[in-house]
Amino acid sequence: MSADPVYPAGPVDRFAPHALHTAPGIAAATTDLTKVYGSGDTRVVALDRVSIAFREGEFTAIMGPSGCGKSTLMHCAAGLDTPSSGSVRIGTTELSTLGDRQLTRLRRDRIGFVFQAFNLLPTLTALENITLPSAIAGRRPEGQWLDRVVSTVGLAGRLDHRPAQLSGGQQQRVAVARALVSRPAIVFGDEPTGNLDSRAGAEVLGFLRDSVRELGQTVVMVTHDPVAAGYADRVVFLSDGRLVDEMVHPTPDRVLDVMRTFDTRSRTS
Ligand SMILES: Nc1ncnc2c1ncn2[C@@H]1O[C@H](COP(=O)(O)OP(=O)(O)OP(=O)(O)O)[C@@H](O)[C@H]1O
Repeated sequence: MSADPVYPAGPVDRFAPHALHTAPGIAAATTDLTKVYGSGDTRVVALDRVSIAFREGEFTAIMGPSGCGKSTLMHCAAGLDTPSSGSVRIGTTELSTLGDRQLTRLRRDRIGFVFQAFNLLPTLTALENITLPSAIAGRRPEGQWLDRVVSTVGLAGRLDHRPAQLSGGQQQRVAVARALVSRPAIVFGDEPTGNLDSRAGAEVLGFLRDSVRELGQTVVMVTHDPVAAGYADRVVFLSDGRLVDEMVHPTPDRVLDVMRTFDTRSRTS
């Protein structure tokens, strides 16, 4: 781990959250984010005071054992779920200050989503699927940007194909292009390669990587797959709702080593 003024070496829990969250160049951040589901016997602390920042133009993977809170963190950070306490910012906007309509608008305009299921509309072409969210928002995507996104995705020859005429990897690349076209502040992916074989997964991950390197996109991805995490600039590890470790410039082997320590911990606890 390299020393860094924004992400000092060492466990993420040691970060000074307030200093972090006012730092320039932060696309999204949480401070002491806590999420509790249920009550009494069914009470589950899914997130326990999680403070983390996602830097602009950085690709972050979130990993950890099943049930450790990865999806909950992503859903709260993306404004899809409400924290029990603590705060979430997208850029400088504190989400708890927004009403429902403002939050919906923020999600539409500033956040992109890519899910495990491609969620494309079968009757529309690839291009129509990519531009649909802008059309719904009453905007026409800026032509040069659309061209750039489409060429980065490598779909230029297939824009008039319908989803059924595309491979799984191509469909997911359409979904990624759709997430990018409104130039969101941040793109969240929840297991975006979970439904793909390793070759198609590599295509989609390569494209996400390119969107970070060539378009300056900020990407946060939940994954179980150390190979997928190897495409990220850094990996943060959750365990029992807490951030317990991070790795910059990850490789699949090093990620796997950390994941093995979680297996050992769960067997000995
Ligand atoms: N709507 C809910 N109601 C009650 N408990 C929930 C709810 N959503 C999640 N949980 C619980 O919160 C904890 C964290 O869940 P979460 O889905 O965030 O984990 P995860 O790390 O994404 O898991 P996985 O890797 O299996 O998808 C789990 O114990 C889960 O059972």
